[in-house]
Amino acid sequence: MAGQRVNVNVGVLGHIDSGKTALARALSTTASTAAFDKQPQSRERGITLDLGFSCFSVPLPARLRSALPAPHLAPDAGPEPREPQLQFTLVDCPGHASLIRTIIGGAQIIDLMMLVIDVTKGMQTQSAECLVIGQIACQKLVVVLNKIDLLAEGKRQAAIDKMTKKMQKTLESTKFRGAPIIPVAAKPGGPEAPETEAPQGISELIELLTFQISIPTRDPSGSFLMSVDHCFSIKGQGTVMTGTILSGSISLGDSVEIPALKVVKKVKSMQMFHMPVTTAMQGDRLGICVTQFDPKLLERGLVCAPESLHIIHAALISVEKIPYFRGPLQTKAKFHITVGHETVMGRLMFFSPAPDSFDHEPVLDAFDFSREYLFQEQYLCKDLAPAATDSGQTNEKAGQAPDGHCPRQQWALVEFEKPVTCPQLCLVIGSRLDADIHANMCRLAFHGVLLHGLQDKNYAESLLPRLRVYKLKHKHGLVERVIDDYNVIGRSLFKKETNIQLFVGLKVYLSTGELGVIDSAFGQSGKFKVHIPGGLSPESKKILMPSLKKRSRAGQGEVAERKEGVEQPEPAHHVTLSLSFKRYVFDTHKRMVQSP
Ligand SMILES: Nc1nc2c(ncn2[C@@H]2O[C@H](COP(=O)(O)OP(=O)(O)OP(=O)(O)O)[C@@H](O)[C@H]2O)c(=O)[nH]1
Ligand SMILES: [Mg+2]
Repeated sequence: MAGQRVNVNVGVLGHIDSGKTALARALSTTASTAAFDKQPQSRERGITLDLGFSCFSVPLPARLRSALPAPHLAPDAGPEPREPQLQFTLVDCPGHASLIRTIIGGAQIIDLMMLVIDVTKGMQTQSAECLVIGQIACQKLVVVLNKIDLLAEGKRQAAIDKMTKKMQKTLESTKFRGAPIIPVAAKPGGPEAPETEAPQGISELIELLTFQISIPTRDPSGSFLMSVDHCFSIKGQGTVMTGTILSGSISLGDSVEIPALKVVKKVKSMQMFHMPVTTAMQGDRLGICVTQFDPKLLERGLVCAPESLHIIHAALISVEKIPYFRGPLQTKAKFHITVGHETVMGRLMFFSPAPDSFDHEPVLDAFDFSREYLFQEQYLCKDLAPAATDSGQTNEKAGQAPDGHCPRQQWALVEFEKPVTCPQLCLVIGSRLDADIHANMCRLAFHGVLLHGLQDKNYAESLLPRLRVYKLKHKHGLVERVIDDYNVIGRSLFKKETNIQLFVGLKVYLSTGELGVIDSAFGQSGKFKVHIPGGLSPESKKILMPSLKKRSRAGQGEVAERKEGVEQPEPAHHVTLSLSFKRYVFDTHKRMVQSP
């Protein structure tokens, strides 16, 4: 196995200025082309503006060697054959709140997340957001308490212990409960300190990372897809695109497509950290060289196997609310939607399973068009923000699940303001990036999986009618009088101007139990005739007849009755009519459908 190595990607995430870049620098031996704030703007502002990549290697631990199937090992074309290596590619993410799109992109290509915390500050707003992103996109976490040199020497250990306990408590309610927490000083003395000042705790951190990492399942099958983060030209060679392979594999001579530009190019040469390679696969960090391609056309984006990605205008996604997000997720609301590696505005429509399938097992790899779904004004959840529950009666409208029972899966239709290019089943994150970044609140609202992309621009006509999302409508009226044993006149169910003709043939239930069918309009004031195929029961007639007599005896009609409330018939004497039907949201004919 001499001369082979395996790559893992480790993200460096955290609040601005926590020392992520300093940590990546301290950890790295080999800097890749885009590490350490190389951009001139980045240097000027002293903040990281883009993902930075760098790497370091350690001998591959024995426990990983045995677990490693042969295809995971990329040949090492270095001059001297060495022990098999474990290569850590560090993905240094920006910390500034405005760059969260980039952070989300970075989080999706990593196998482990290092959350860098400034030990003198503790959890800050973006540390919390990174923790949320980590829970959605990453499997493993290591918390790094940085800048321990700033703690007074005599109290250093006590302060580290205190912050460690605090962080343990924070992690308690996350999927990273019990994750390791380690103190370091990536750049002791801060920016002015001489380069000779040695970082502290770095070898312990490398040891911890090596112990913590497990080799993620890499799958060379599937379509080739790579997230490109930098593109530049090399004189006499061509254009190099560097990035991380998200799925599939690639070999020299293969064709790749840049879907955003609809260009196909042949792979002329490939490199992994300055070493030429002939093949690479999922998880690898790679530079691909192609010819006759202007690097200015692509700064960041996806490269894929020809014709494997599609442009979509809308999508059906599975949705899960992020509990830290305050406020409801409302139908018709707009969110920033990160789909795969792109972020665009999108408008949402939420829907749940039909009530009888609330307990169905969630399905996260397909959307079932054969099922019926219930429209929701907003995402249903148990933990409702108080503002939304002022009125108990409008619970369902306000997003509270009926009797607190939540479906196990909910969905949304997202309509993008601009088409996006993405693979099937990619991660979707919805956020409110326009929220005040100083407001100390979580801007990430929900996450999910893209289950079905709508490629047709005219999806509203071509595809949506297949989406059987319905609203359940209920209307209530009263029996006004009996015509005969099989027919009654109803009122107060429709407005005067309603076209009752549309409702003819629909079933209504009398509160006395009989089934009726709307037969025709009656007069001009929204009254209607109801036919009762089974006839009125004797009890119903008893209820209906005296109350009607009483009414006609009043002589002066309803006006008189209303004035003298006491004389109104007992509510028990009212026989109500109830009409329920489904209306499918995307049915162009607006049909009203009743269950048989
Ligand atoms: N005293 C001290 N200062 C540090 C340490 N690590 C980083 N710094 C300083 O903290 C500041 C921020 O460091 P960076 O590494 O740029 O922080 P960052 O998290 O990458 O910042 P962004 O990428 O802009 O979010 C710089 O002035 C560093 O010199 C440390 O261990 N001790
Ligand atoms: Mg930085």
